[in-house]
Amino acid sequence: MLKGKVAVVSGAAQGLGKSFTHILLENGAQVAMLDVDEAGGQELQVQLNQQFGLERTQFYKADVASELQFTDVFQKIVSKFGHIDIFCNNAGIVDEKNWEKTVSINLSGVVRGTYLALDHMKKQNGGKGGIIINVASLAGLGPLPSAPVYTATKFGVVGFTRALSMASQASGYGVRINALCPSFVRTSLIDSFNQKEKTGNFHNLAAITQSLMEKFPIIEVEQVAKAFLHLVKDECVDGAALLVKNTGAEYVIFPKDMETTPISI
Ligand SMILES: NC(=O)C1=CN([C@@H]2O[C@H](COP(=O)(O)OP(=O)(O)OC[C@H]3O[C@@H](n4cnc5c(N)ncnc54)[C@H](O)[C@@H]3O)[C@@H](O)[C@H]2O)C=CC1
Ligand SMILES: CCCCCC(=O)/C=C/[C@H]1[C@H](O)CC(=O)[C@@H]1CCCCCCC(=O)O
Repeated sequence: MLKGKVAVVSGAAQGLGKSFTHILLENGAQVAMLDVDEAGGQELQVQLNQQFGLERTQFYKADVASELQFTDVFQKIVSKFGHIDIFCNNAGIVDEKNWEKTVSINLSGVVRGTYLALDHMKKQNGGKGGIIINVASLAGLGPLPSAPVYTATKFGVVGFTRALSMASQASGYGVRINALCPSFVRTSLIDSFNQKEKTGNFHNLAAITQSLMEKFPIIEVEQVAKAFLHLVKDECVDGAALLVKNTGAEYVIFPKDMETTPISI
């Protein structure tokens, strides 16, 4: 049970963020939902208040790409709930045309959110410790050819999470940091892979993406939410990447030594 725990989920108005919010509420936590979609977020808050009771959920409008907005909303959340135990950097987009926006949201937004949460949670600052979960992707473990920038941001999230987890352990912060790496999930995001305005130069590769979706069949948000909950609850897991596919969830074993082929120079 997560009774007494306070969670923050970015990109919570729909898709995976909505399902993470739901499973956290079902397990007793209070959840601050953050999203740029004000109408969707407000509507979801009304619905969740009816289902779980008032004061369990609060929606905040903020763009994770904006230092000002994210910091401001973070302070508001701490003022309302008193503390934060669980922080999920979930907001993300696919936009290969406007690739700088993709980097700002998918990678800079994750770094920003993680540092805000870490500063608040770490024991050195009087915090109680906690857990940060960064939503990466299977595309953070292997390249998705139709979305090179999306792939880069997700590799970045996995690398950032692993390095920061080691830094947190070495510094005694008491904060666990893990990455969640789902394969294709049935949300509106995967429609982006078919849209020319999102895939830009790589629209011609839509058929490759389609065949990859056959190789990695689309899974449902509820399955990813169960894996998410596992990461929240398992206090032994730190610095991990949890892959979620149609066949189940598995921790990635990263090689200790890189495999290389020598060349003569
Ligand atoms: N759907 C999929 O196949 C997979 C998704 N993911 C990742 O999961 C995360 C969630 O994606 P989905 O739920 O599928 O997408 P979605 O498009 O259904 O939901 C994303 C949510 O993030 C919000 N958002 C977008 N930009 C934002 C910003 N700048 N600030 C705050 N909120 C913002 C949107 O308004 C939306 O509510 C993303 O990081 C995505 O890369 C990872 C693997 C697979
Ligand atoms: C140790 C397990 C690593 C598994 C990595 C893997 O299987 C990667 C596969 C990619 C392959 O290189 C070609 C692909 O397209 C795979 C990535 C598929 C990305 C799904 C992205 C879903 C999303 O974020 O929307």
